[in-house]
Amino acid sequence: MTAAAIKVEQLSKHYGAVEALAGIDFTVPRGSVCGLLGANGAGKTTTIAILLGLLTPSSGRVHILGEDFLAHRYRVLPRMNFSSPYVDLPQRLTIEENLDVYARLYGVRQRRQRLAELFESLDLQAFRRRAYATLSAGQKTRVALAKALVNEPDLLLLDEPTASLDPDTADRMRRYLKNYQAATGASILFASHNMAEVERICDQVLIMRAGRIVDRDAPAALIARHGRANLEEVFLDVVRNTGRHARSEEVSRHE
Ligand SMILES: Nc1ncnc2c1ncn2[C@@H]1O[C@H](COP(=O)(O)OP(=O)(O)OP(=O)(O)O)[C@@H](O)[C@H]1O
Repeated sequence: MTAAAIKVEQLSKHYGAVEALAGIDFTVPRGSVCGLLGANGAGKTTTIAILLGLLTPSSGRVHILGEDFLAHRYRVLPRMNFSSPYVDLPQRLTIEENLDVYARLYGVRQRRQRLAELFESLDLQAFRRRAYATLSAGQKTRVALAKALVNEPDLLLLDEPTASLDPDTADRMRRYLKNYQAATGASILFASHNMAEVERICDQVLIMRAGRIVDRDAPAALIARHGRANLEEVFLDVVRNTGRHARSEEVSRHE
């Protein structure tokens, strides 16, 4: 049996007195797209930072692509990549130089060809010789996505990948990601506040509240179970703990 892309068990993280993650469990099957939702401060960025090895959890187990990630992260990091609005690229380098540096770091073969593909598909041709610092927020987001795809990762972790994009560009980036996932069989976990986007491209959704996963399912199943018209309404019910299924799954599970 193929190991899951991500398997997290009893993961907790405290920042001093703040309990950011209270022992969460979840699995992202290989070849699937999983959305991580939650109000501000729910624990999404903390979860992604742990899955990237940027933060050490207080306790718990993490397996990524079949490896014990907390013990052997360097075995899988080359097969992963990410984009996050909290991580900037070197400002003075051009887009081409930036992507070339990352391609070398990941040991990408045929770098020129890979970069040319990314410039073309993410519509970055016009900016390739511009310094990163001179780009608009949305243009930087596209470069961050190109950087995240440079090594053709098996697992992609995306924190708000379309937050600063106009609707047309966001739609094109979503299509690109979905096509990439379908063509390569990669797995994607992404945090987003854009419910329509999550509804459209995710196979599974995890909804967090105050460091816990309080509901999870396929978007259509969540919408049906909550008797709502769309995921945004489900989200509001779940984070406010209102609506038809007000009790969280954590509560029900312990009864
Ligand atoms: N370095 C830190 N020191 C102390 N508390 C922190 C730190 N980083 C995060 N927290 C707290 O941990 C909790 C989870 O934060 P996290 O950034 O993971 O939330 P999030 O779901 O990504 O929120 P957002 O949607 O606002 O990005 C919050 O209560 C936050 O205030």
